[in-house]
Amino acid sequence: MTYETIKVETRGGVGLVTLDRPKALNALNSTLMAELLEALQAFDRDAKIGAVVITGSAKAFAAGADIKEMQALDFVDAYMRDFIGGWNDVSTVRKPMIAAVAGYALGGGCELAMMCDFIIAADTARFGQPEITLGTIPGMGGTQRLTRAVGKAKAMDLCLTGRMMDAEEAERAGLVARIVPANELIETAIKAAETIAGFSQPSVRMAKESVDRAFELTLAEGILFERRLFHSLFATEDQKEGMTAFSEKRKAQFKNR
Ligand SMILES: CC(C)(O)CC(=O)SCCNC(=O)CCNC(=O)[C@H](O)C(C)(C)COP(=O)(O)OP(=O)(O)OC[C@H]1O[C@@H](n2cnc3c(N)ncnc32)[C@H](O)[C@@H]1OP(=O)(O)O
Repeated sequence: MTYETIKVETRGGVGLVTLDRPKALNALNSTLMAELLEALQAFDRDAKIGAVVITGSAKAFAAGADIKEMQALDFVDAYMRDFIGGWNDVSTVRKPMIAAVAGYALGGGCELAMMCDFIIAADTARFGQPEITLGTIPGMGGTQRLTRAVGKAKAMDLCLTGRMMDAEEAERAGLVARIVPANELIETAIKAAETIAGFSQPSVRMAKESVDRAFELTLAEGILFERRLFHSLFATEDQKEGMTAFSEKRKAQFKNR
């Protein structure tokens, strides 16, 4: 499959999507988002793929939604066709997704990175929600996911002033899982994805589902949800294999069963 605005590759059990609209700093337009969703959903269906990495260029992961595509939109049109509503489907991908971010991750770019399960940032990364400077607000989950990631004070600061934060500030704030030198970004993200892809896939899925529930449920409900998933994994062959391999001091051979 060839795409106009993204590049799609596989590296062993890892799916790699590279956003590729360099002239517009990977601004997210409807073509790019449709292609990205198609590629992610294909990886989600592919049993050989255990995890996915989304990345951009050295200059920009993505500089936001395409302002030129949006500027003439009116309210009725945006509302009636639920403009960008479908873009949230990125967050419904069941396999783990890592955002490998170098350069600008602004507006929708920051929001796309936050739809992934975690972010590995190059030391060149800059995050922000500058929509306020355009006379609007984040529309792809920025006010919600950013607030959950970094807390109210910093989310308000970023959304109300439109300022950018660098990779170190983003890591300190809890938005970013790790920072690496820019020239090691892709390999580090792929290595992390390979590690995930090498584990038992039912337990990987359940770990992701359980962490995600922490944002939706009360603590008591979340702990019960986690424990029930934990109980269910005793029904898998991979749990027997994992614990037997530990006792026998060898590497587990998971079959995803
Ligand atoms: C999803 C929602 C609902 O939350 C909404 C949004 O995401 S709104 C968009 C939020 N993003 C921004 O406001 C960032 C806009 N871009 C910039 O501020 C700057 O481009 C920069 C600081 C990221 C980089 O600046 P610089 O190095 O000076 O490069 P430029 O010359 O500005 O840009 C190069 C080229 O890319 C085009 N570009 C950049 N960002 C966008 C964008 N978001 N949409 C459309 N096009 C974008 C820019 O116009 C330049 O192209 P040309 O005009 O030279 O053809």
